[in-house]
Amino acid sequence: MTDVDWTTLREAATTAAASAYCPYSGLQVGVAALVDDGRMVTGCNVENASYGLGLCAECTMVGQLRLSGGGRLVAVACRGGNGELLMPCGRCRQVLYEFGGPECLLDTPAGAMPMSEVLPHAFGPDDLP
Ligand SMILES: O=c1ccn([C@H]2C[C@H](O)[C@@H](CO)O2)c(=O)[nH]1
Repeated sequence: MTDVDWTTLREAATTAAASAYCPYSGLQVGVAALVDDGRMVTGCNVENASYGLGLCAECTMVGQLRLSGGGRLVAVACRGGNGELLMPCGRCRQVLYEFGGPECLLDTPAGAMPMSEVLPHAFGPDDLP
């Protein structure tokens, strides 16, 4: 596994945010992740007139992860349309945990943090029978 190129991930997240469909909130969100095979996947938020059906950027990103070959998330950066750092919402932390596990790194205001710290004592696949 290569080192994480955070600059590239952050720029890709900001670029992805430009594709957001967010006429209701006005908040463009983009996310980019390094996959364990070295490729990068991205996502953006896609809202809906039925507000509760809106998709977060992290959700469309994991769709791309699966569609482009699967694998595990190694490092994730989330950015707004102006390049500002955004933290994933609680639901999306769970979504990231599913595909990256406790060791996946997230870009936070305090630097790169593992999901085990961003979502402590998480419920996960190992809790199922
Ligand atoms: O982790 C998050 C949090 C929010 N949003 C989106 C959902 C909605 O479109 C907009 C405002 O909440 O931001 C994301 O994409 N990811």
